[in-house]
Amino acid sequence: MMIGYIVAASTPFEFIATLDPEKPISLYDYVAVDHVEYDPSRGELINVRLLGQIVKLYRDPYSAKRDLPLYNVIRDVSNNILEVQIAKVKVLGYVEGGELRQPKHPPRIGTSVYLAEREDVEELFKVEHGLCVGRLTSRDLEICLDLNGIKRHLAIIAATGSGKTWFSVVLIEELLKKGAKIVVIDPHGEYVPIRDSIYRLGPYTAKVIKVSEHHVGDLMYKIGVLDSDPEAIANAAGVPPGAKKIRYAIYLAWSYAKKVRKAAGRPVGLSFLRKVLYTAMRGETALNKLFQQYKVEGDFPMTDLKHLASRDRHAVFSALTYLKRLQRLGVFAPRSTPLSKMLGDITIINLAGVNEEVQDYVVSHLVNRIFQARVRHVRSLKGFQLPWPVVLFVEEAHRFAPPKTLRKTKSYEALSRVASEGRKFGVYLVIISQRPSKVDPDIISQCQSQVIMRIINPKDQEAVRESSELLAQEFLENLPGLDVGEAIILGPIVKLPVVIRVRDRVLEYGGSDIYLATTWKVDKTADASRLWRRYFNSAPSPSLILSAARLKILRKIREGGRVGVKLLEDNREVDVWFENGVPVCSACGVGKPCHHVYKALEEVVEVR
Ligand SMILES: Nc1ncnc2c1ncn2[C@@H]1O[C@H](COP(=O)(O)OP(=O)(O)OP(=O)(O)O)[C@@H](O)[C@H]1O
Repeated sequence: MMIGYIVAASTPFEFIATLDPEKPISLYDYVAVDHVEYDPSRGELINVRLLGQIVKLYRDPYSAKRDLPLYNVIRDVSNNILEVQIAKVKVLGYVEGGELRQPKHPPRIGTSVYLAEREDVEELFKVEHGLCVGRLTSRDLEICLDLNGIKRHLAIIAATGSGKTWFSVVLIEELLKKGAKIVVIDPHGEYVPIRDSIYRLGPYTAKVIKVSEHHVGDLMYKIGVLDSDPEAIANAAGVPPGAKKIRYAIYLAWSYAKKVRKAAGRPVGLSFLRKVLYTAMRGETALNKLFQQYKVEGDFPMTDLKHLASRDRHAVFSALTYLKRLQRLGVFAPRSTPLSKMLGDITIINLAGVNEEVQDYVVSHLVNRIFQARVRHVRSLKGFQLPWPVVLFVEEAHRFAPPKTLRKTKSYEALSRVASEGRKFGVYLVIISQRPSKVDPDIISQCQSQVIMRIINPKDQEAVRESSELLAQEFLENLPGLDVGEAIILGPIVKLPVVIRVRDRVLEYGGSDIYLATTWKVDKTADASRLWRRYFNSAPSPSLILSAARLKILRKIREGGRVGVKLLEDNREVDVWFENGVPVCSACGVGKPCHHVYKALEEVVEVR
């Protein structure tokens, strides 16, 4: 379809076109122009079809355009004499021999501009092993990302509530379908519901590893006390950086424990460290007795511990208290949890419930172990090897990899090593953050592919601009105008910068917005009970209401004229339909007063 003409500023990279104001043309849509290009290999001029993308689109009053070249052409296009539609078009290139080539000559002024054919656009984005994450915003065409682009790391950046987690979950689905092994660093436990909905995607294994005993998880993440260092233990316990004597006490107890392990050959945990400090508090005789029990070589650290306990009992006592608190968390143990036990097709590290120091420590410990296990595999070294590459999703990356100048974290070291060397060893990063300006610029710039969603904060826009050479100024200007769920994708993961609407997901996650209208309508019980009575002529029993509370509502469903509710009970879905005054439960049958029906009634009660 012909939509206009090139009218100004034509270069091999971009041009200005006037488009028919009657035609509903979308920003980011693709256009084509006929063009003559010199082919040096053939030594002749060839006719090609040049493709471009509309990166800026606006309307002006016709009268304001008298100074534009080709005023008459504009008049031709603008049947509606009152206004003109002007587009800035970025030249993408022409396809020759299956490859996209850049023109060396500007297309001619006055050339007709067409809306690109569907096949031309499809050709632009054709990939093998595609990760199909959404459709173009400008037309109904599925867009698949190049799986191999993941090798050069990816950053997902967006203001809060713009759809980062949604996109990440869609990407996880696509990667799982390709057989990827995924580890998600999840500071708030947002990804935990993936485990219970994974069956919808296929026979994949999902494991949740928790760090706090009070949170959801299949297994606790444990760090061997002697696999870490005393400074890290003190940090994790919350000892203030300036509390030198308390830190020294922990250091001495840890050093002694290390010697004991060497001498006795058995693992020791925090209890042992506490035992050493407690004995030191009881006095020299008790300490001597302990030392005799475990015969270790050399005077260090016994003599130092004796001195400290006699001079600074208070420091030793405080160290004991800190270690007791740390022990309650349950993260430090005699032995680290083996990687082999933790990893499934997707492993979610649920960091909810512990302070930032512990989170930082766990992340650095885990990332280092994954990286080392891959190095061992690639180089055939001794020790635990990971036989397959891993994609590491890091949510809230600004917590773990802030700029070095701002704050030092342990996980920064681990992540920056993966960013620079991960590609060689098959550990690929997906960095997710709503504050790109608070993520170390070196790490962000190592993420050669980027998914950028709505960003409003100018500082963050600037950080995105600095880290992404590929992001054209026009795209940058349009960032605040993106809708929730829309994303600009650039880098090796996609042949050309593209703007998509992210597709629906199958897996659940826990960060969905809270719908205040429903959430504040806290007491649905009364309304649901009223409806229940109408169906069954009696009140619902408390045990039935409790059983219903365990069920999860997936969504309302409609079919023909009837309404229903899809529920999740453990791992199975149950549908409840309401028709002809009778509830029908797919699990319990027609007209049965079951807890599924009660839960469904709670959902269908109208908000008043
Ligand atoms: N592709 C999409 N299609 C439909 N709705 C979407 C899409 N992406 C996001 N949303 C809506 O936006 C809400 C917020 O999305 P999401 O939880 O992914 O945001 P976020 O950027 O991760 O926010 P936060 O930083 O607070 O975690 C979702 O609950 C959903 O309602």
